[in-house]
Amino acid sequence: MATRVRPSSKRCAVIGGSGFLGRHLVEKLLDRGYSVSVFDIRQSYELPGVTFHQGDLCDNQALLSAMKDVSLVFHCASPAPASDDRKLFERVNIQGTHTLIEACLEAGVQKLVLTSSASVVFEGKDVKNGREDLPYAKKPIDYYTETKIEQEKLVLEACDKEKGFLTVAIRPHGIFGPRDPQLVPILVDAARRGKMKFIIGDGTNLVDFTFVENVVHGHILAAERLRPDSPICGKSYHITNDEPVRFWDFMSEVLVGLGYAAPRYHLPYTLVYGLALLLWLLALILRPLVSFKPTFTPMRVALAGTHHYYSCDRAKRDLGYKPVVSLKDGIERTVQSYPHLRQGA
Ligand SMILES: NC(=O)C1=CN([C@@H]2O[C@H](COP(=O)(O)OP(=O)(O)OC[C@H]3O[C@@H](n4cnc5c(N)ncnc54)[C@H](O)[C@@H]3O)[C@@H](O)[C@H]2O)C=CC1
Ligand SMILES: CC(C)=CCC[C@@H](C)[C@H]1CC[C@H]2C3=C(CC[C@]12C)[C@@]1(C)CCC(=O)C[C@@H]1CC3
Repeated sequence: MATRVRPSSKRCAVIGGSGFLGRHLVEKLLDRGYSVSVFDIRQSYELPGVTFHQGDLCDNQALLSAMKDVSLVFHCASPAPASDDRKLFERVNIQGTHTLIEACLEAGVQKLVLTSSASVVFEGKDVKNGREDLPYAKKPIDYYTETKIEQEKLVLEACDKEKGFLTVAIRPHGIFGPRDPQLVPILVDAARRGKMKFIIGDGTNLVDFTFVENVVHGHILAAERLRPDSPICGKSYHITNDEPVRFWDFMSEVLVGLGYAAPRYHLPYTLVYGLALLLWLLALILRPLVSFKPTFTPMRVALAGTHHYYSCDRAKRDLGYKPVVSLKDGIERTVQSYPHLRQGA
C-alpha cells in the first residue's frame, strides 16, 4: 500500500524569494532550521539549504514542482509598484495568486502566509492609526493597490479548516532596509537629479516605515501561530515599526546619512498632486510615441503628503508581535548598507 509522506513542518516555500523581502525571509528561515524552496521568475543569489525553482506564478506545473513535500508557503511575489502596468498586475497578483492557491490545495500545503500591504485601505487621504477593520479602498490609487486588494481577498477567502488549508495575510507598510531596490535608490536618484529640495505640504504628516527584519519577524510569527484553533486564520495583520515618523524627517535622515542635503522648501500639496496627475495622464497618452517615467507619480505624492500610519495592536495581541529593530537602528543599518549610493561615490 502506498503511504503518503506527511510534508515536514520545517520545509517551506517562498514565492518571490529572490526579491528584497523574500530573500531576508529566506535567510531568517534558514537560521531557524527550515529548509527552503524559492520560487521566482528570476534567481538572484545562491545559498546552502535553498533550492531554486525558476518559473512564473501563473504556471501551475512549475509551482507544483517547487511545493513538493512543503507544508508552509509564503507568498511575497509581486511586480514592483513603479511598473504601473495594469495587465501585468492583474496577471501576477490576481491570476497568479489564484493559480498558487489551487497548486497549494493540490500539493497538500497546510499553511499559506500572504504578504499583503497596509495600502489596501489607502485612497490618498489621511489614515491615522488605521486598524485592520477599515474597509478596503473603494477608489484604489493605482493598479498595484487595486490588485493587492483582490489578492488579499482571494487568500483570506481560501482559508478552509475543513480542508486543512489555513491562510493569513500580513500587511506591512513602507518596508526599508539593506538591499531594498525601491525606497532608498529612488530617493537617491531623485536627490542626484536635484528633485529632493522640496517638502510636499507642511511636512508634519506621520507615516509608518518598517525595517525589513520586523516584517520578516511578523511573517514567521504568523506562520508558526497558524493552527486550526488559532484566532488568526483568515485574518489580516498590520506589521509596522510601531513608531510613526514624519515622512519628511525620515527622508531627510536617510538623505543626510548618505551625504545629501535635506529638503527645505515647501510646496502646496494640492499643486504638486495636480501636476503629478497631469504628468501621469500625459505619459499615458504619449506612451505609444515616447516613454517617460515621472519621479513624482500621484501615488508617491499622496504618500509623501498625507498621514498613513497603522495600529499593530491586533498583531501584538494575536501574534505576540513586537518590533525587533528600532527605527533609529534600522535607518542606521540601512544607510551603512548603501556605500555605493553615498554622495560622490
Ligand atoms: N516594499 C514595500 O514597501 C512593500 C512591499 N509589500 C509587498 O511585499 C512583497 C515583496 O515586495 P518586495 O520584496 O519589496 O519586492 P521585490 O520586487 O523585491 O520582490 C518581488 C519578487 O517577486 C518576483 N516576481 C514578480 N513577478 C513574478 C512572477 N510572475 N512569478 C514569480 N515571481 C515573480 C520578482 O522577481 C521579485 O523577486 C510584495 O508582495 C509587495 O506587494 C507590501 C508593503 C510594502
Ligand atoms: C516623494 C518621493 C519621490 C519619495 C521617494 C521615496 C518613495 C519612492 C517611497 C516613499 C514611500 C514609499 C512607499 C512605497 C514605495 C516607495 C515609496 C513611494 C510603497 C508604495 C511600496 C508598496 C506598498 O505596498 C506600499 C508602500 C508605501 C510607501
